[in-house]
Amino acid sequence: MAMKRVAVSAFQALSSSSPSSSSLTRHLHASAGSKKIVGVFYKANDYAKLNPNFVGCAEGALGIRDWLESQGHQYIVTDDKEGPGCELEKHIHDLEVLITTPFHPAYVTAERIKRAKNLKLVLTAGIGSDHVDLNAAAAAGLTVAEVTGSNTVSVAEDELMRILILVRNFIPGHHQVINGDWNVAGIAYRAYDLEGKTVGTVGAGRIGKLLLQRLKPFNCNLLYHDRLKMEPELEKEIGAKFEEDLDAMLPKCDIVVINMPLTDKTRGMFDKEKIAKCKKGVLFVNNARGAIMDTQAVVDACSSGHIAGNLATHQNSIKDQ
Ligand SMILES: NC(=O)C1=CN([C@@H]2O[C@H](COP(=O)(O)OP(=O)(O)OC[C@H]3O[C@@H](n4cnc5c(N)ncnc54)[C@H](O)[C@@H]3O)[C@@H](O)[C@H]2O)C=CC1
Repeated sequence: MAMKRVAVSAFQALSSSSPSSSSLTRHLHASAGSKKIVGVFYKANDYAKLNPNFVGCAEGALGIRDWLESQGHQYIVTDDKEGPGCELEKHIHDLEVLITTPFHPAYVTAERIKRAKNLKLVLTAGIGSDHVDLNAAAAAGLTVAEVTGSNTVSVAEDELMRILILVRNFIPGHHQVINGDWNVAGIAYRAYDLEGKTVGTVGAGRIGKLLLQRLKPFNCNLLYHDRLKMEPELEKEIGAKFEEDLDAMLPKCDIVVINMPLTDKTRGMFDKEKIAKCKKGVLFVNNARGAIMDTQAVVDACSSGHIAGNLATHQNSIKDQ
């Protein structure tokens, strides 16, 4: 339900913004009355029936259909978003608002923006707008918005879980149990305690900070690299040390966690050279976007053992990974 609340409030805030707020923006109030809103979400099929609060799918439609329709808007929801004959394409010429998620993104390319003459707002029901050509959107005066903070706790918890899974060498042990094997040495030779390990997050915004807070009781050495240094009191409370120079932080880390957005600057940032600066046997957790890491460089480093473990979120479609 948190997602439903944030989506509604984000839409309300944006749709009531003053037409004079920016001369560049294609204003939501430029035409009176009903707006055509298209939502693109993945299909959940039978899973949609299992939980009425599971609204982030096409069937749940973010739980905002009744509210939008009561306000006089037209709300079309589909999962069909690729190819010239897809459902999304049928509405590109006259949609005014497009809502989508990073898990099943409707790609908003320069070419689509050109054809979407009425489009004013591209809303991500989640965090990260790398599925939008931001330069083209800015040039067209579109508002691109995301629901900041909507799932930060989920991601921080997930990252903590992945760190423990890698450090404790959990997955091979799990497979042994499933296969009915019992080979303690095969797991123990590289299962460690998190205590005393050095964990560095690349990006310490909302998610990065929550992760650092959750790691504190594990008595790790906590480092962070970001464009911005935290306020001294917060840094002290979290117990993390700022590393201005990423290349200086990487060789100190047993575990590197990626918590920054995918942008032109960060795409492919972890290439062969960057990974080579890490300790041999480093563990990587990347819950941000797969494309921040150079896939081939990761594969090579995993094969050589330079990276001992890599758990990445593949939330975008294959095209982004
Ligand atoms: N796996 C998942 O389900 C989710 C993944 N995400 C990803 O996590 C990212 C971070 O989310 P939040 O923490 O909420 O965002 P945020 O905006 O609060 O924090 C991002 C941080 O990255 C820093 N940063 C940006 N570019 C940088 C650079 N080149 N070098 C160093 N630091 C840089 C910023 O200064 C900021 O502190 C999102 O952009 C999204 O891609 C977010 C939510 C869910």
